[in-house]
Amino acid sequence: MGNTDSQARFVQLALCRILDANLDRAREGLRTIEEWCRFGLDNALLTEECKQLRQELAHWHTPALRAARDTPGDAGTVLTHPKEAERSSVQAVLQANLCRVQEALRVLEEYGKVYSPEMGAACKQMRYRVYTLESQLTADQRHQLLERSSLYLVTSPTENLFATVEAALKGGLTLVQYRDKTADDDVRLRNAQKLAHICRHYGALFIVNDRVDLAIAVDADGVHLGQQDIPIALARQLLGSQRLIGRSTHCPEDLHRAIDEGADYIGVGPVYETPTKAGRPAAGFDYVRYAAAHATVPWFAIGGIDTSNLPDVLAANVKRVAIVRAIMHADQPTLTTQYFLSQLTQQPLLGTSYDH
Ligand SMILES: Cc1ncc(COP(=O)(O)OP(=O)(O)O)c(N)n1
Ligand SMILES: Cc1ncsc1CCOP(=O)(O)O
Ligand SMILES: [Mg+2]
Repeated sequence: MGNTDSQARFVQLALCRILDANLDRAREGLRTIEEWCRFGLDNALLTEECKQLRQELAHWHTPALRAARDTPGDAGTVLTHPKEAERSSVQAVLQANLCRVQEALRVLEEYGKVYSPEMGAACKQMRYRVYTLESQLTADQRHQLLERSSLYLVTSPTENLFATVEAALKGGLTLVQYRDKTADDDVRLRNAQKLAHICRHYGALFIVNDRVDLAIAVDADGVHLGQQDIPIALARQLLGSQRLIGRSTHCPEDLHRAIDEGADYIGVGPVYETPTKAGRPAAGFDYVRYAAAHATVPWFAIGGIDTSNLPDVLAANVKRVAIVRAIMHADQPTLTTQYFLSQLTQQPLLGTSYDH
């Protein structure tokens, strides 16, 4: 056999090994993601998409490619990175496997162009579908965490803003809103960036009050809009469908309009008049009870709620509360957070029905 033929065969064999290894890598990563979609998220659509992608990859995984496998001779099998040895959370498992699948599909696309242009084109399309899958996974995770959140800390401009928020997060808080009506935008941006980072570290949702531009700038999980803020439709157009939009409501008309306009959650209040929202009269318990009976999205009672009046609030069939002073001004924010959560989670959220 001529040298040229021998070289051509060597290259072809190496190509097949690369494609075989990356088809395995992509299919294994998709299967890992699929299991969470199925058993963690109970999301049939995402589960099916993962399965469909696996089956399309199987189509390209021919016996000829498998025959090229030489695991004992694969120098890569002994290579490992400390980060591969551990996963800090399910989120980390999903993120690692999404990256693994996307990288493998890029390799299959590039080398597939040499081996089979149709294969290269097919893997390019699958790679874009995995990007979409990642966005949908993130959105689903956001909505799942929103559903599970019974305590919502809305910040106020205090000296120890970051320490207080972190202390509350250590107490089990899962939902934070950055609210500051007085700071200049450069300060708001810096604060939002730092709070977003802290919340991400604790796996909590981070929402920005009023300002969609700041929410986008810091990659927040969403924005909270009052009745006098921009319309939900505009916020949705700017934020997209994957992020959360909350709306303040003070009466049944607000509630139904917010839900009709696509709010992912609503604030209900003020339950009591509060200096934190000076000038806004209490909406009172009649509206709270109305929300309990009619809200079809997660809703948070807000306004003057503290540990002393929490029993009265819970008696009005409130399952979720939003708090400012009772935590931001607490001597021990972690303990206060734990107390709120202990009282709130005695009433199972899972039993909350939105089909009334
Ligand atoms: C959860 C939650 N509910 C209500 C509000 C009040 O928001 P808004 O009406 O926009 O008033 P300001 O916060 O802008 O003064 C909220 N921030 N969060
Ligand atoms: C922003 C907002 N909207 C209605 S009440 C409120 C503030 C609630 O603050 P606090 O928990 O200190 O009464
Ligand atoms: Mg507002």
